Amino acid sequence: MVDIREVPEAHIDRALELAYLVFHDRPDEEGRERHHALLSHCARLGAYDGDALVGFMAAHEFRLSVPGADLPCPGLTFVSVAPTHRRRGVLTALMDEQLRRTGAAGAPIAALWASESAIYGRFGYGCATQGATIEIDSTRPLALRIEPDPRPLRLVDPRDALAVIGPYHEAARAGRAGRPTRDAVRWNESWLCEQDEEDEELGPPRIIVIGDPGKPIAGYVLYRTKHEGDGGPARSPGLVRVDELEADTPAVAAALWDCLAGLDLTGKVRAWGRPPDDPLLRFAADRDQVRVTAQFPALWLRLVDVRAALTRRSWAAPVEVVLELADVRLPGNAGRFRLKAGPGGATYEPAAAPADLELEVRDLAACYLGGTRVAELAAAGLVAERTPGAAAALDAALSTPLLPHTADEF
Ligand SMILES: CC(=O)SCCNC(=O)CCNC(=O)[C@H](O)C(C)(C)COP(=O)(O)OP(=O)(O)OC[C@H]1O[C@@H](n2cnc3c(N)ncnc32)[C@H](O)[C@@H]1OP(=O)(O)O
Repeated sequence: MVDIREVPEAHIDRALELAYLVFHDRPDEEGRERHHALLSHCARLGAYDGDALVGFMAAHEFRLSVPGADLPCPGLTFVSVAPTHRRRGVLTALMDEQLRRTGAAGAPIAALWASESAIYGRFGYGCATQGATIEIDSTRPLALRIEPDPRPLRLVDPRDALAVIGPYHEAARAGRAGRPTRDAVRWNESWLCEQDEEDEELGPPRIIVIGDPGKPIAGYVLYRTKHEGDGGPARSPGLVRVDELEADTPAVAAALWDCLAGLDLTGKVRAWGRPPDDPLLRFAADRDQVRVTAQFPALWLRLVDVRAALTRRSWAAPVEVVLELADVRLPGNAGRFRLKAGPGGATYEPAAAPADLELEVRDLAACYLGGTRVAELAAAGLVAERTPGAAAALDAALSTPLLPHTADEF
């Protein structure tokens, strides 16, 4: 029987060894130091078999943008169970303790990125945001249907970048749900790190901002480049990998994409984690030149305290529905509740009336940020619609002008 308890600072190296074992990873010294610094800033839970650490889980102390609010939201990461102890309930024990602690700390939601989609639904997590990989064929100029913003572009030294783009990013989080806070450790550990963790051929981070001198910036892009091919021909088809692009307006975004597509000695721009409704996909004049090459599950969300989660977000339209909610891991959330919500706020109270909609907590989580439609889940047989029109009414209330989006893979 394993014992679940906090992992002290002194055991972080052991936790990292376990993580490298299960993720088949072998980072260099610098990578280890970065991971060590990261974990020392996280809450840490371990599963101990006697003295041996056989299971581990860390949690960032994030806040997450949700419609109309910003909620405390632990971000689970480094989930690892030793091969000698797999499929014996170690993860389940860690998750139960994590959910208990999240609730006790007053965080209404929790989030993670899943290594495999099959793992977390059983713990009440639903996939709440999707990422899209967009590729631009930049062997020719980017064809646009709108005029790019003419303001000047400026390169920023990565060492100064946090001061310039950090506040912009923090303000932009409210523009879409699903975006976690990013502290200096997170910025430096991945986004601004000299060496990309996944692809050692990529160069250092490059940051270009746009805006009039002396005025606040109107947007930025963070990207890395690499040579592709054998490097023989004078103009090799190099790759521009875009990690983040934020803009005040479509014209600003157009200027930044245009700049990326125009980088000399490159032939392709690949933005790996864009929102599926990226304006680029609309203002590109030639959709054969700008293509979505992949779509993938991004942020998985858990409604730990359903009442708090529902009453603390904003609502786009009035709705009154009785929900019959199933939650096997947190029975306090289970039962029949009347949700009365609208632009003025929401209440969520136990109800005796028959349910309009019956659903599992993981499916409510998938819909919570407005990225999945309840009607779609009803059509798939996952939500039972007992009152015709109830799913559409709830969707109208949950909807957001822009889709939720999470580029922070943690
Ligand atoms: C947020 C993140 O960090 S995501 C990273 C997750 N970690 C990894 O992928 C690293 C490699 N894998 C591991 O370390 C482990 O296999 C884990 C953490 C995925 C699972 O840990 P375990 O202790 O084996 O899980 P546990 O025994 O509690 O399983 C609970 C249930 O989930 C199922 N399950 C666990 N892992 C998986 C999986 N990868 N795919 C499908 N089902 C799974 C089990 O079969 C079990 O089902 P049951 O209740 O019907 O019997």
